[in-house]
Amino acid sequence: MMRIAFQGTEGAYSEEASLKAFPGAQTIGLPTFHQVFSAVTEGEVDLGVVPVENTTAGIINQTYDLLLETDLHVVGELVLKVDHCLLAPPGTRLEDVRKVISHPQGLAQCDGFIARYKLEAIPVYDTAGAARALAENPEPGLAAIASRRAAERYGLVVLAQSIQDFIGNYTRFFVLSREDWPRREGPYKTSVVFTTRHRPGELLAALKAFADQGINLTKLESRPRRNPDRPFSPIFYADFEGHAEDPGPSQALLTLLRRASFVKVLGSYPAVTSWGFLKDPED
Ligand SMILES: O=C(O)C(=O)C[C@]1(C(=O)O)C=C[C@@H](O)C=C1
Repeated sequence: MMRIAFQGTEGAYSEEASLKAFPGAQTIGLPTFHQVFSAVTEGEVDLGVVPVENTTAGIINQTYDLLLETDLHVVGELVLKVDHCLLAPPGTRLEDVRKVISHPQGLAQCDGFIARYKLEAIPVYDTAGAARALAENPEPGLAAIASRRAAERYGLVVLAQSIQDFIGNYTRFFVLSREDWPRREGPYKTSVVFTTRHRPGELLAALKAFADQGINLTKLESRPRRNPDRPFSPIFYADFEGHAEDPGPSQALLTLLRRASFVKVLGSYPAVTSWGFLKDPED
């Protein structure tokens, strides 16, 4: 049986994404992203599933930083529609709620709702963990933001549903593996990390390497590099359409390698081509 590690507690969105992509897998919730990355690295599990970005709240910084520090391969991407609910112990009324606990991403994705109801937002380490903690230690006026699945698992009621700021709230996840996977049929995407020299036009030249090959970039993210000698020098994360071994991408990567001061291919993986993929059946 395939073993998949995710960050969080049973009922987390990361677990839901894992099970939709790998039905029947054994999912193992771990408290931190560090532990997920090291469980895959040490061979304690076959795969890790970690969130990378969300359409409402943006990137998950820690995932990006760990991708740089470890040698795992990105072998897949998953997209899950994240539909947040306000959960509370049975008998609670919406107007009684004063404080809300959830994962920082869950809180960020429901910022408008939290402001409208003047709730105090308290971050905890995952959405389902918030639901479980609330069920175990109910407190008057306290609610959690998590999925309907988490409500069912921990015996809470749904006071409000689809409370995220945007209905089109999707989270994208990476599937991490120790070994690269053989290539399959269909369109691919590739994720790379690179840094450029500190000279005018270097980022432009790096991006031109892709443009010259007619390659479509689907993402460009900049993070501060953890370099004590050059604080705030950026490191770039790019995704593009195609497999790193295709003629166009391999030529672009070669050009990038010649110009950039550092290049790392995180992986090539089958692209999720429709945002409907992994949607809830009732949508
Ligand atoms: O807390 C969870 O349920 C998670 O799976 C984590 C996480 C995240 O880190 O982005 C995953 C999906 C949602 O965007 C909210 C939270």
